[in-house]
Amino acid sequence: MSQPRTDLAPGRFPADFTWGTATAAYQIEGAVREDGRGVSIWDRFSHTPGKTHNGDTGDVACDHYHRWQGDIELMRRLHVNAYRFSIAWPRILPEGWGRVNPPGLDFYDRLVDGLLAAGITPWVTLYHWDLPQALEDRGGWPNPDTSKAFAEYADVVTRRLGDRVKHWITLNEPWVVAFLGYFTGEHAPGRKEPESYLPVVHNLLLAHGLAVPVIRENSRDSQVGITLNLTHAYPAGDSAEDEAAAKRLDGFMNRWFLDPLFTGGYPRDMIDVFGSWVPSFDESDLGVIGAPLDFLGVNYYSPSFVQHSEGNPPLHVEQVRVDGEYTDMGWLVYPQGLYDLLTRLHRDYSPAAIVITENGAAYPDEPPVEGRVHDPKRVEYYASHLDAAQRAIRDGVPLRGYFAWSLMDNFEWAFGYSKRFGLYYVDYETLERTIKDSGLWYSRVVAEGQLVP
Ligand SMILES: OC[C@@H]1[C@@H](O)[C@H](O)[C@@H](O)c2[nH]c(CCc3ccccc3)c[n+]21
Repeated sequence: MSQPRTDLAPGRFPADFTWGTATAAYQIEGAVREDGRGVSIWDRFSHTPGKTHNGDTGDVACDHYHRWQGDIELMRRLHVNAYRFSIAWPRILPEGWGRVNPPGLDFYDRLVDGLLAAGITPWVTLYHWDLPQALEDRGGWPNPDTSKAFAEYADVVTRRLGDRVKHWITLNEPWVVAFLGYFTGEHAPGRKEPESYLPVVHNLLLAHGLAVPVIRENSRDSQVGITLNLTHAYPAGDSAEDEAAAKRLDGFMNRWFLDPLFTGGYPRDMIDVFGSWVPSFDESDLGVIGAPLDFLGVNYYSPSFVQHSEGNPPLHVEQVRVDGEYTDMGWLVYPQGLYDLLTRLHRDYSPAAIVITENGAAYPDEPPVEGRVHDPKRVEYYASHLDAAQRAIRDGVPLRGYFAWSLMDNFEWAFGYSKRFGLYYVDYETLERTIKDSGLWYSRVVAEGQLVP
């Protein structure tokens, strides 16, 4: 059981803390038709008129595919000791399964060696939303065959990289993949099939569980985890009704994933709320899904304040906009939500370790002037959330690392290039990267292992 770290002075982090930045393949790589890469659902979706802001696509993005060596230099300037990135499944298996594309594996092989040579530990996300279109054409995540295809993909990648990559994240945010991809249709593949939502969640969790033993077999002594977007739910008022609404939102966003992963089954109260939507499945699936993990990856940006609603079945929950600062995404800045989330996870699920795999903020940054980008609100966002994380460590949460989202401005999914999250500013005309004040500040925090003014 993790012990309180009262030895840590305020603002100081453990000496062995993992400090990183994070990105994802489709958001930064570009080169979408290079070296045998297959089509992904995000290629198809972003090229579909009306789906993304301004019709933006990831065709070029930050051209990281050709600029990866310079981008490693950007990381070195930040003094980070880790870098979280995702592998594009369509580069490895252009049809999603079967035929392997060697140049795709070679790219990540070079990237991993470059990171290691720079003293930066690679943390690899196997799936960050870019499903091969060929698998979507065969049903996509509603089809349980996709779960098996994911395990095969994990086998190909970890056989090649498993000797040097020792930190693996199977999936990034199954809730987003399922709810935005198959319920609301805001994300690829853009399907609006409410009845597909829970089967997709189940098949994603099954894909995760099938991949864990494969990764452990091919990458000995590695740390394996999953990344969830967890939304701490607060009742907007102090009525029993609002308390119950917050519990239902917590069940929908958080416990529907945490329970099968850490406690052996889906939450009973939510099975009753979801009713006939809950898919039938073999009980043996739960044993696969519940494969022990070395860490839980947490993406935190903002909490939710909710009240009871007579409408919005079956959750009967309504989000409430509270006073406060909001980012360019319209997300409330609320660092206490990170502290409350971390302490709750430690109390209710006691994962072996927790890693913040994403935290950051979008603000409408101005282009560089004399080589500088002043982003004081982003500095304040990071400072206040790192303070919350440090308080959680002091109070005994086994928080082992933190990855700032993101290394550089990039393709922000349906928002295209209109939202900037980077520690580096990207000029999309020239693709020049310029460090922002937040990047300069973060590099000092990492170098000193503590918060700095
Ligand atoms: O929106 C910023 C980042 C994305 O760029 C990452 O790819 C993705 O992992 C990620 N997740 C979240 C929080 C969950 C969320 C995602 C998309 C839309 C709404 C909420 C924020 N972000």
